[in-house]
Amino acid sequence: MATHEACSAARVSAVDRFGAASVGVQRNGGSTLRLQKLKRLRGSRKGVALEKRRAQWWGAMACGKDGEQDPRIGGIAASIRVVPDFPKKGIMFQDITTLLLDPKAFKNTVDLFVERYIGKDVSVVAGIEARGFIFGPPIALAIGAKFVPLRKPRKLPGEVISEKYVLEYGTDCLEMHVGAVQSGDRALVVDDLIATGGTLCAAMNLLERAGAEVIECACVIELPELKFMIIEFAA
Ligand SMILES: O=P(O)(O)OC[C@H]1O[C@H](OP(=O)(O)OP(=O)(O)O)[C@H](O)[C@@H]1O
Ligand SMILES: Nc1ncnc2[nH]cnc12
Repeated sequence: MATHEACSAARVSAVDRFGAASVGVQRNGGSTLRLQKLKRLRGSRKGVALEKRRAQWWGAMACGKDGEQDPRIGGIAASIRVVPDFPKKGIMFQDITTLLLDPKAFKNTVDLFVERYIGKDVSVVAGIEARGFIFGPPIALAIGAKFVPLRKPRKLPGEVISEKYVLEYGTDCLEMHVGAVQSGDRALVVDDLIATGGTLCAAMNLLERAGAEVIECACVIELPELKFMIIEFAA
């Protein structure tokens, strides 16, 4: 199992290696669903100023040719409840259970991802426990990919590989069954939310260690105010 330090370095290198993308509701006071691409970080990981690293990230609105935002986005954003001070003081918890109570918003969310990934030769959708297990399977079924659960420690019965990572409110670890993913698999990582990006990077590391190529990471919600945290780990 990776140490905390090794894990931080590994996840930075994972972001370094490819442009992870999320389609998400941006939760910085606005409610735009956007396509966010975490651009390849160029140059040395050490000694690069925080602002320079931040400038290397870019976001593109999930919009049509005419620049219009997808009309489904507002409804999806409105269906997500924000709970202050959960699970501890200072955290604005993005609660997707209210999205799940709204069949139209839930379907629109899945459809947006399916429209993006259908025909892209994705062979595996890897869902992150717990909320990636809600959005991942319907996307996998619709695009004809296998679904692989990335689970919290000691939940999987078979032989596993593990990656530790740092959270907004603690540390955690993801595990994947050995053999679930093969060399040559083209993987999409699915979760509900990206905050620091630590969870996604741990997922990417697991998949890449198993020989898969991670095509993109798809999340419903983006917390841009926390993005800098991963850059701090990178410095
Ligand atoms: O970008 P990050 O800072 O890594 O945070 C994002 C992760 O945090 C949440 O899960 P959480 O760890 O709370 O687990 P849960 O879904 O099992 O409650 C969320 O569902 C993401 O998986
Ligand atoms: N603010 C937040 N809301 C919901 N899930 C989270 N995971 C990490 N930060 C979160």
